Amino acid sequence: MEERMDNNCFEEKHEELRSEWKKEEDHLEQCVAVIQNNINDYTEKLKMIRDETKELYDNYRSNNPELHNDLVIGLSMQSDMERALNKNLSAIEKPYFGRIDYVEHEENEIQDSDKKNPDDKIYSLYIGKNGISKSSTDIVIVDWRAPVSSVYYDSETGESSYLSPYGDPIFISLNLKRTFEIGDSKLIDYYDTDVIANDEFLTKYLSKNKEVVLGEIIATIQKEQNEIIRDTPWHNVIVQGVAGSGKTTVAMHRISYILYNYKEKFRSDEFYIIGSNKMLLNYITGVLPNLDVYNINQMTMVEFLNILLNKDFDIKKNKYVLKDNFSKQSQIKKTGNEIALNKFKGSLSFVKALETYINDYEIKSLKPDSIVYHNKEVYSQSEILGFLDIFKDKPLQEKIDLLNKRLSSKIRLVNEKEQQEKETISIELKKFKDYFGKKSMKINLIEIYKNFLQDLILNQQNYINLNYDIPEEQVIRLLIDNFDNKIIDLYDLAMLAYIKKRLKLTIDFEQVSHIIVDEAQDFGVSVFYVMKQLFHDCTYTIMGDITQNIYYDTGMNDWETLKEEVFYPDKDKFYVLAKSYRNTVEISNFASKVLKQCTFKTYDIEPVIRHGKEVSITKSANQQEMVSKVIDIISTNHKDGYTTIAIICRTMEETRMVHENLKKYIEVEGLTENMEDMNFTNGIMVLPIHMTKGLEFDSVILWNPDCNSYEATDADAKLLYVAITRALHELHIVYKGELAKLLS
Ligand SMILES: Nc1ncnc2c1ncn2[C@@H]1O[C@H](COP(=O)(O)OP(=O)(O)OP(=O)(O)O)[C@@H](O)[C@H]1O
Repeated sequence: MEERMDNNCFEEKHEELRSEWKKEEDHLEQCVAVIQNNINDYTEKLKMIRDETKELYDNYRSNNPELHNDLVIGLSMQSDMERALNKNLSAIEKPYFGRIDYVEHEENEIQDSDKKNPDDKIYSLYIGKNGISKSSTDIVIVDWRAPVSSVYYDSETGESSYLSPYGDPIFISLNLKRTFEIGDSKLIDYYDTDVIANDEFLTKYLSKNKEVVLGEIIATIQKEQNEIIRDTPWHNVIVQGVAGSGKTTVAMHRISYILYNYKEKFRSDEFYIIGSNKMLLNYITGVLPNLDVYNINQMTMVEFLNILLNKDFDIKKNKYVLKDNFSKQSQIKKTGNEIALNKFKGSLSFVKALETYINDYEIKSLKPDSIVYHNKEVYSQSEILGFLDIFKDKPLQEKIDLLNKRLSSKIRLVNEKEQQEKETISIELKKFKDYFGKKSMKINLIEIYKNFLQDLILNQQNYINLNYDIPEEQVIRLLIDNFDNKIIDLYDLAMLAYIKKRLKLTIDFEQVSHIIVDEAQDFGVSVFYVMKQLFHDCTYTIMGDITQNIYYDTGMNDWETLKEEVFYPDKDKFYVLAKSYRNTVEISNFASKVLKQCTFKTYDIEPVIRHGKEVSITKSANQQEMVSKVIDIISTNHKDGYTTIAIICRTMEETRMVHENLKKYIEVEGLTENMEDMNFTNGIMVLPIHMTKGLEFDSVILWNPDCNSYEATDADAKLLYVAITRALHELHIVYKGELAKLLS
């Protein structure tokens, strides 16, 4: 009897599931039909628009403004139509990945299931990578960036809320959260979850081999990542995330989110992505078209500063050489003075000292003393100083122009009161025209910078009294010598850009509304301070990991100064991402072991549970044996289906040597003269550590990390940490002699 009941229950349940499955299948079929219909419709319309614009183009005469307007409108319609078509084309195979069912209610009105109001409208929304509509009012699939989609990433079933497009909370009861697996427009599976993108679903996704462009993670965005993606662009966001925690990925999704939700406020060409090298930039921005983001500016910090300096300081023309920390010299021990200089350049003291010098320079140029005219004080010193204070953010040239204009009107007033003739007034005005300085001053950035450096030596007490950490004279002399010998670095460029901004009237600093800095720990706080001064109204998304600071002396080893003294601790947001999505548990544990031996503050890594092979460590008798071992590993990797493999070396010189040796036996990606110009590709790459930053490979072989190449120092630990955490599935260490202490 009991058995029969059980069977009945089972049958009922089974029937329920079958019917639910059928409903989902039908729904999917309807969505696919809508998308297919859109595709047909847009294809036809696009053909028409193309034909029309072609005709307009063929008849175009530059003297016909009307035709010109039509052509511009036609081209813009064409590109809108192309976008709409592409959106539908890319949606057809996997139209959506999630569904949420909810009812809205008033605040504090908990929805008791017994007291459900039958009139409450149940919303059932399907969420996809692309928002798809049947008509302008009939939305079939909601875009993942829409405010309501946040519920899918953030909430568990039950009471919840999300923010409306205007920032007001909307209270809901979430009844269902469903995740779909769809392929080739067919339903493969679905399951209802409380915590979306649970480890099983995520692990399935993570265990795949990776492409040579960063992937989008729309379907598996995690709650803590979602919070960062959807934070407003009105304040700055700083993220500390362990290697592989998705910092770069989150930054790219955040751009997509901001541009979608704040269309009226931001244009994509006002956004700048700043990264540490071009290979990384190409890799990370490869995902943007997939996220519906186009026309973003992307550049290295050096390129960015060069653009800002424009004609005022041209490295090539002036025959300066940009110092590279990772060339041959990196293996040669730096002197104490060199280390002290690097630390100073990256610190806030450097730029604050320059700021003091420029403030002083400004006062000396303007000479803001009281102005007496016709026995009357027409412009008092306190009035001038008050004026300067109001316009303190304007460049000196603009202050001069404004002060001259203000003085002119005061002189005119005195003369008019004295009822002077027009000609006399104009002669008097001429006398004071350039009182505070010329309309276009000649400003030589190099000269001012050099004078500042000399001043640091000659008037050290001025700066020390202000509590800046100014290094000893020989350290500043080293900086002056380098500059005189035309050897400069990123920090010199930043200071020159700062001088330009403070003194010159320029349009080079306009049209920057949001800056995204990836691998931010590689840059000293002085650079961020300069950027903040250059772009007052701009906000920042700053992604980094102090544990991966490979520019140990100049870069950031903690976030405190940046948070407290460059940005606004009360207004801005600081997030920590602790989960690593990239590495297997075995690789993550190995990386943690290295970090445990260091004295610096580390952030704990929580790997997503995905197991792989143990890290292999092989000692060889000599270099030839090492080469053979590497070839063996690669051959096994190939058999296992791994497509991206990196042999990571310490220096550029070692990289070239290993490359030469390997290419005799296997096909390795070619090395270009300037490694910066290389592209991240499928296959086998030999790279120095600093070029692998931000990248990831199916398998990594760490080349000869012996005790001569890596000392047991914090700086070397950070380098090894970067190298180790590049590996997605397998990590191999091949060495001869004695293994570095940090690894043993
Ligand atoms: N929510 C997620 N779902 C699926 N994959 C994810 C998720 N978050 C991150 N990943 C994957 O983890 C890997 C690491 O991401 P990413 O490169 O953005 O990390 P990172 O923090 O910038 O790393 P690093 O500090 O080493 O540069 C990528 O392959 C990315 O696709």
